[in-house]
Amino acid sequence: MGTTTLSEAYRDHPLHLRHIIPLDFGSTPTVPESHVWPHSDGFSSADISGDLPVVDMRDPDAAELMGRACETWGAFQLMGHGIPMKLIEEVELEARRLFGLPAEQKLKALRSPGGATGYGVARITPFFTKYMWHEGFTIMGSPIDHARELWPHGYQQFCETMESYQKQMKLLADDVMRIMLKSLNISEQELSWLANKNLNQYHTTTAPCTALQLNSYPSCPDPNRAMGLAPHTDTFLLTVLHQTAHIDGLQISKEAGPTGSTWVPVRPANGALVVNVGDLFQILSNGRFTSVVHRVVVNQTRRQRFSVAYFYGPPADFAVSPLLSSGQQDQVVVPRYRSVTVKEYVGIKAKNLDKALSLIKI
Ligand SMILES: C=C1C[C@]23C[C@H]1CC[C@H]2[C@@]12CCC[C@@](C)(C(=O)O1)[C@H]2[C@@H]3C(=O)O
Ligand SMILES: O=C(O)CCC(=O)C(=O)O
Ligand SMILES: [Fe+2]
Repeated sequence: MGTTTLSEAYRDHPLHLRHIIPLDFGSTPTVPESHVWPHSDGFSSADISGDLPVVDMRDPDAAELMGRACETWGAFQLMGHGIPMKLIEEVELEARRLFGLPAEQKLKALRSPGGATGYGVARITPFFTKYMWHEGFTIMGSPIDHARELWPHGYQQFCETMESYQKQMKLLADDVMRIMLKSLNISEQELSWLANKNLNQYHTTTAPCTALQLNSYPSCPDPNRAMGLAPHTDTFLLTVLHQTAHIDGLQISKEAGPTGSTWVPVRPANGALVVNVGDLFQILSNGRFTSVVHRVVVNQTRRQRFSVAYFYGPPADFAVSPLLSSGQQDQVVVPRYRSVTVKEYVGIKAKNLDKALSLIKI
């Protein structure tokens, strides 16, 4: 059994600096050609065709509701999650403080070409010809090294806040995961790293892959021509997302019959966190849950938007394969995906982006 960490999984897929360094948005009065997206992308006008389901974790029917939402939307708004509002606000405040630093200060914490953590543009950037109106900061575990580069003296508050948020997110993601498995009638025993909840947290071999991503979408002089975050699916099992109150931007793609798909806005709902199904859950559920395609359009308010995404997946060496529900045990169920380790899938995704899932289809 290996001892791969998520950072190591990304180390094998280095990026060019031009695909890491963000624009200095603060000193850019117009949208440069490099950041102008073709208008056919139609990002400023979203169709509204129903709202993303809201699920309260305390609801006795939570499993059924989550299951249905994950099948039809690949996402839902989560209420009753128990994360203190104060902690969420503190995280957003720290993100605001970070992205508010002068560009040259932020560059001190730049992600290295083979690195996974620190300041930089989204990892999906090389797959698009235009750049996004976005800057990010990726954290895996303790952010202390990069935080020190940003604030040689005042890094402590940032670190404490991010560590405490990650701890709470891990417990939450763990619980949501169990409820989602329950809705599929899959026994938790199938997933070894979930089984021994308290034993494994200090062993990297069995520790889940997690990451915290702070996103900033700076105020844009011409919101109709820029793209916040290009369409993508999240790689891991599930993502728990907080977005700045009152500022729209996130949209999810929804099948709309034979006419194709439509973009549905996911408005920030008071106290709710958005849960997205990721690629690995699509595999695990043998395609019953859909890894949701989503994007962020630049809002028209010209106010800077922030979001905080927590990515949760199995340990890097864990082999993910379609699981049978207890009711299917004596049926013939054809697996639609071959088995892949998390590390292997991260590599396939890094090279192929949206083609990754179809490449492991049987
Ligand atoms: C743990 C993760 C999850 C990552 C990669 C790595 C660190 C940063 C995450 C994001 C955040 C922004 C969108 C995304 C698509 C991206 O470009 O970087 C995400 C990606 C993924 O879900 O694949
Ligand atoms: O900013 C958002 O609302 C979405 C961010 C996102 O999709 C991501 O970090 O993967
Ligand atoms: Fe995402």
